[in-house]
Amino acid sequence: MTTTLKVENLNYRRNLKRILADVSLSLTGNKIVGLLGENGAGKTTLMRLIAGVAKNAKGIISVNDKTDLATRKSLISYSNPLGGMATNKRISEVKDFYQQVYPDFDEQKYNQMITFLKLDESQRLSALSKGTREKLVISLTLARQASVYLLDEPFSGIDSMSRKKIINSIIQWKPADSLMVISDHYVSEIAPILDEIVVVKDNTIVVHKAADTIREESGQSIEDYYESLYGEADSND
Ligand SMILES: Nc1ncnc2c1ncn2[C@@H]1O[C@H](COP(=O)(O)OP(=O)(O)OP(=O)(O)O)[C@@H](O)[C@H]1O
Repeated sequence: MTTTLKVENLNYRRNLKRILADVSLSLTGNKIVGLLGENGAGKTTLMRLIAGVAKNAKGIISVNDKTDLATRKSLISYSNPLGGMATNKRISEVKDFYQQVYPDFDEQKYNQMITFLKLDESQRLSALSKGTREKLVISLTLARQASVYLLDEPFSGIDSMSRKKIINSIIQWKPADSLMVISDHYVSEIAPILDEIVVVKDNTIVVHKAADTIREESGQSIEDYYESLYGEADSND
């Protein structure tokens, strides 16, 4: 089944501050989508709302036309940063927890990923470096056989060699027909695997285009095009 993720007129405030305003987005098919935007633009908030981790927004969020939270959560694998996990837990125990909670958890795939990423299952969370922790989050998130993957800055603490290795492998790990949304500040590194680009700016989505369309229409790389969105704004100030 072709996956469809729809966000319709999403509005979200926290402590009287407007964080997302009239956000609408429709993503369909077997794609990898880059969610770009400067610090504080609202990328994490948008992913948390779609994943159902953050609540109380106005608007409609649906996956395959299903809007109820339980169904959405069962269809979406979100790179939750393990905040609720006790730090004395070993990687193997975190894996056990995921396996119990998510019926779609594929242990074989998880094992392949932790071998590829050289994770030691006996290590406790408290002993993990930032990058190793992120590798664990990527493994846990992609081990689920979900319809939608939301990866929020998955590579920020990971060394550049491992980052390239992961980015080059992500297409193999992504199940056919699933949608993957990746937010990242290393635009040039992820650009080669992106099918579409979504840019969040000034509390809303200002661009949603196919990566190839951007390259053809603007004659620019994705990174240069993205940076030009900010350059133009500055010159208008
Ligand atoms: N709990 C909160 N209470 C109040 N404001 C919040 C809260 N969480 C986020 N914000 C604000 O919402 C805005 C969007 O934050 P968000 O973390 O979604 O941005 P982001 O695009 O993911 O940024 P980054 O690239 O730095 O991760 C920011 O201005 C932030 O200060």
